[in-house]
Amino acid sequence: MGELKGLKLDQQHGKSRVRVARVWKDGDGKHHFSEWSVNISLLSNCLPAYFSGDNYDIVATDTMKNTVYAKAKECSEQLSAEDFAVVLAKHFTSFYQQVTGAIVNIVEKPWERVSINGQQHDHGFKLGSERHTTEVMVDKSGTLRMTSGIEGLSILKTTKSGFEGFIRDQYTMLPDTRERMMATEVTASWRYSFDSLSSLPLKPLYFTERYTDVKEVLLNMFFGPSKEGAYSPSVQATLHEMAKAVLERFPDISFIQLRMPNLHFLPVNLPSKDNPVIVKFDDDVYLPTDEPHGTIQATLSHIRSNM
Ligand SMILES: O=c1[nH]c(=O)c2[nH]c(=O)[nH]c2[nH]1
Repeated sequence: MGELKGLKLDQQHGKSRVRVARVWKDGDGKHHFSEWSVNISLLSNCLPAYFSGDNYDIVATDTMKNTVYAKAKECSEQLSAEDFAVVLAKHFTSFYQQVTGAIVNIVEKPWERVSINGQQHDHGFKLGSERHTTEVMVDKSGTLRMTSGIEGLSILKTTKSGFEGFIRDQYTMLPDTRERMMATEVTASWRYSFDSLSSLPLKPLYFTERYTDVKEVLLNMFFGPSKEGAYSPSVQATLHEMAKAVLERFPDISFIQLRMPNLHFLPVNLPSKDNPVIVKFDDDVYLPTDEPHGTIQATLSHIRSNM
């Protein structure tokens, strides 16, 4: 933060959407692959650039972009998006005296290994749907804040969902129901409790595995067991069950936010001037919509005890 002539300046600068792909090759011919879009934002003492046009304290954003490629090259073992974000943030905060903090965001493109005739391919990948995200903040002293998440997880169940007993007034048209579709596109982000670089787990791909496990818990809670399912009385109740399960299962996650739009599938009824009606809705024909949609969002975290 800087001050000049009674005005306060808060600033950061960085490079956005630096796209990098990295291949790692095992000795036996198996390849591993990641594609990332990296955003870097540096908190740095470079006020003369703002106040007098003097750039001597500026890390050029072009240098930041090159650093992404240089560090990708240096990472000779496959690593998670989280660990790559840490590598970058650590570099910027330790290498430049001017840089007091770094925020690195990464969105990983969901490339998945293909299977051909039931066998995992050595070097073939196809694009999946939901994306793995992370944000890492590091300061010079090694204090860390790490959040990871999922974007674009589209899920739907054709039954075991209802909504009833809500407020009724002169504008309420929606009937109570215990039978409807439930569809959403989950955006999740969760905060890890590791608060310093030195407290991070050393196990390779720890955060990749966590991401997969969190996703699995979220899906299990949304759908329930494969035959019986699990009845949802509202998006709100299901969201809470999903968030609670993640906090209960993973002690290193201290906070989770879920955003779950309620994507409506409207019953189709086509009356006819004469009998019989053309289409009478029987939980079978729907009009899918995504506008307008309900917006349900909540965060769940552990209450810290002072004892
Ligand atoms: O699960 C739901 N939550 C709501 O808050 C809501 N509101 C609404 O019209 N339908 C639903 N469904």
